[in-house]
Amino acid sequence: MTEIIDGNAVAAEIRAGLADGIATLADAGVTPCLATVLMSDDPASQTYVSMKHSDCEEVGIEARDYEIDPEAPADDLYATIDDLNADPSVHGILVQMPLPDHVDEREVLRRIDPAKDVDGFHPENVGRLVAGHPRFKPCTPHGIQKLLAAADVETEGADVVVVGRSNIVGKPMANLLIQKSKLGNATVTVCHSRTTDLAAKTRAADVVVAAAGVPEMIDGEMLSEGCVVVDVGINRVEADTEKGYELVGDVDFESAKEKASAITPVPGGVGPMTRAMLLWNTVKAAGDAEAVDVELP
Ligand SMILES: Nc1nc2c(c(=O)[nH]1)N[C@@H](CN(C=O)c1ccc(C(=O)N[C@@H](CCC(=O)O)C(=O)O)cc1)CN2
Repeated sequence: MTEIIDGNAVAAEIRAGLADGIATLADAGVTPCLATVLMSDDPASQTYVSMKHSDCEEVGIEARDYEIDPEAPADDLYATIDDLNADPSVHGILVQMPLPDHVDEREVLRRIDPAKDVDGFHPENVGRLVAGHPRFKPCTPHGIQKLLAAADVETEGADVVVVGRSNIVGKPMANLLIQKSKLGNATVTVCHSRTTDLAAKTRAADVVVAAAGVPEMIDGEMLSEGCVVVDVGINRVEADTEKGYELVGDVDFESAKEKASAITPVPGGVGPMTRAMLLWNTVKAAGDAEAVDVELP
């Protein structure tokens, strides 16, 4: 029987587990505060930001919403980041990706105060992660580690294939999985668009993390019997539904389910965990900034 790993349930546990830390902060007179900055009219990005605000409200994190016209000069975004960096009541800053083409993403990430960089994308935080002493783990790969742990998937000694080399998922995922830690100690292969014979690599894996951004590119034929499949893709494909689209992952769920011992669905798998770990990082950022020792789940 294939286990369907329920990301909504694990994310709800993480949110509940943050209550103690948030109460400790409240005792010290601190309300954790996350500022989100959206410079896009992409409906998916708008949905994600609005879900992040609802999550914050649920757990008692203050969320501030900054929206910048996608046609505005990049300087408008930089000025907003500078203001948020300087505001001591803001503990976490999240600039929703992707950004418009005329904005230099690297400059944006460099500009965010690394102590408020709850995405973990600032070069200083990337360096700390690679060196094995992360401050903020990027939300999606951190969420995947928590999902695997919740499903009792042992990464120690496992052969993991990560398909995709993005800065948001693929690279930090590989780095976290090779670390000497309870949720690491794996042997990792990172595959990408220039990988030869991808199917041979995925078939040799105990765990496949699909994060290529290509709808249903991994199917059952590419997997070995009993492997674990983590589907990071959240692709909107046109469909005859009320919304005009449906969400599909990077994995062909039906055929993959026939082979896998455990698999994450889309929606309801990795996505909710990305949001839960953003809350986690925000509570950590508030604790660090206010010198309050918070317990994290
Ligand atoms: N600054 C950042 N930008 C982006 C990140 C990120 O971690 N930081 N990751 C992705 C998108 N992302 C977060 O922003 C994200 C994607 C999906 C979900 C989610 O909850 N998905 C739901 C379905 C939602 C829907 O109905 O469309 C699910 O999978 O169940 C949360 C966050 C790119 N940008």
